[in-house]
Amino acid sequence: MAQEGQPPQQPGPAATMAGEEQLDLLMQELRSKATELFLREQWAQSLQVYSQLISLCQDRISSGALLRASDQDWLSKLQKSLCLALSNRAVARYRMRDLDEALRDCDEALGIENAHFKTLLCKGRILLELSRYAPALECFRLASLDPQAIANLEALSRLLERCRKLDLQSRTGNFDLSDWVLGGFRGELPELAEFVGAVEIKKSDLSGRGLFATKNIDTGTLLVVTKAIAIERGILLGEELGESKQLVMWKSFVNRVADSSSKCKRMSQLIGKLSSGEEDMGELEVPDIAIFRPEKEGDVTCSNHQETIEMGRILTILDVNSLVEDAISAKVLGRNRDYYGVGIWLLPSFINHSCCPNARRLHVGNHLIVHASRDIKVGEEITFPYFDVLAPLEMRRKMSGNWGFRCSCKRCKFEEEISSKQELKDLEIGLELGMDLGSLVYRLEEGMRRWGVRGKQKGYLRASLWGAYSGTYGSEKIMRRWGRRVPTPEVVVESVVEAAGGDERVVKVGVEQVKRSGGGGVVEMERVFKLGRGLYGKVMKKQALRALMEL
Ligand SMILES: C[S@@+](CC[C@H](N)C(=O)[O-])C[C@H]1O[C@@H](n2cnc3c(N)ncnc32)[C@H](O)[C@@H]1O
Repeated sequence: MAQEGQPPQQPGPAATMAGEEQLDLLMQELRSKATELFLREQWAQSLQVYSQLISLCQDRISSGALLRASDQDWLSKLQKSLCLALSNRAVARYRMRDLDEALRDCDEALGIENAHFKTLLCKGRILLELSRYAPALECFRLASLDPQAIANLEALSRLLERCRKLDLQSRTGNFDLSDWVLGGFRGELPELAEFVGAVEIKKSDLSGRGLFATKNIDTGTLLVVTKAIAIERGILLGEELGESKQLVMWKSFVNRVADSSSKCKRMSQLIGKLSSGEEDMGELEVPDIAIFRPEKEGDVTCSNHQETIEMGRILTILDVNSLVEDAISAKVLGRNRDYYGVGIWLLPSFINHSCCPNARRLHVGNHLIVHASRDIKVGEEITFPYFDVLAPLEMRRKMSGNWGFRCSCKRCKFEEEISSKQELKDLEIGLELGMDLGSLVYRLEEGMRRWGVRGKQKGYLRASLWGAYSGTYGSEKIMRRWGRRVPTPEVVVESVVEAAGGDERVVKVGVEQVKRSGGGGVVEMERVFKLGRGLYGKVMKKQALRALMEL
């Protein structure tokens, strides 16, 4: 026992040796237990045992640094064990989707052995999942230099190839879904990189913040491609069952978002930037677009960030920002089209609604692709429709009410002013009551002439009474009677697309017209392809556009 006032005595060399042997044994036991759990893919349990092993290694290394600094062999053996344990714990954490912590373990392991093969593979995979393609590529490149790479050559070259492709996509925006579309969406979903095009976040006249074009953008150009933070899908059968199932799905969706935000600091910081609808819209912080770029790593500076977002706030954020995949204004491509799916995507959450939108969204797997649905001028706000905009003002008011806001777009403002015209109200009522569609179109066109409605505004009103136009053009009988007194389908399709962006129902009328006229000349076909690009984006080549448009 140490005498009072005297320093504790160091154990003698024999006692130290015995203690060390015991610790060696304990380490061996922990290692084999952890390995067994790891091989059985019991990730949570193996993580626990690896953590004990790691602490023990670290304690021994730090105390050993004092006791046996000269024994390099002993030290390097311990460091090797530590590196391997960290590397395996990283894999367990990666499998448990705890990517932040897994990455930390990889970095610590690589701090000990900077070219540790298994760790480089694990780190590369994590970075790939975080859409950080260039550093992932570097990990796989370094791993491919290791002698162990020979046994894994095929897998490694596939990973290298994937990273190269995704890195190029994310830098250039060169995406091409044509082969997949032409193959009837068969086989695996195409792998897509995250991409941020010529856009920035600014204060919006519509509400709070919005996304804006930083240069002139032509129809079909990609604006944003991004992976969902969380998505929940299910098949809904029957209304009753559907509603309760929807509730179960919603709960699971909320839990997924809460889980992502609790496991990744950057994710929670980014989610924290979304509106919960409870703030003063004018006071909302305008984040720099750079923080949403895939190559952005680490922390996001944030003035009022709390480490974890409380459940109540997550719920309100989801209420405002989540999107349903198969909304009438979106298009689901490929295998998830039979499902009801709800998800949340970060950057698209800054896109406001407009009843005269200029962008559209496509869903491919868990990715959301936003492209220009018509030509956009530099500085113009990017908007997509949250609900069906081929409807009269009153109906749109109800739909935006369901979303919890009153739409303040140009088209709504214009239609509010002009809706004092009793004649227009009568036409809207007439459409609901099944009035003769040809006469309805004729009377609206006449009215617009008398009221002095011109240019885009004509497109607004035509979009509002689209039901009458499509019914007229779709009926030979009505066309025989009214055909000479109403504008041609080409004129109306063009003006509605110009005013309300690409929409499948409108474009279909245009395509049918071309088919009826026997295929159309070069100019006409170019016009149709432009409509197609507005609908499906430049991610499709002409052949694929033809297939989608049934041309
Ligand atoms: C997904 S957020 C869009 C981004 C939001 N402006 C922001 O600053 O975070 C949806 C919310 O934006 C507002 N909003 C979107 N489009 C609008 C519009 N056309 N008119 C008025 N408010 C709109 C509504 O409050 C809506 O609930």
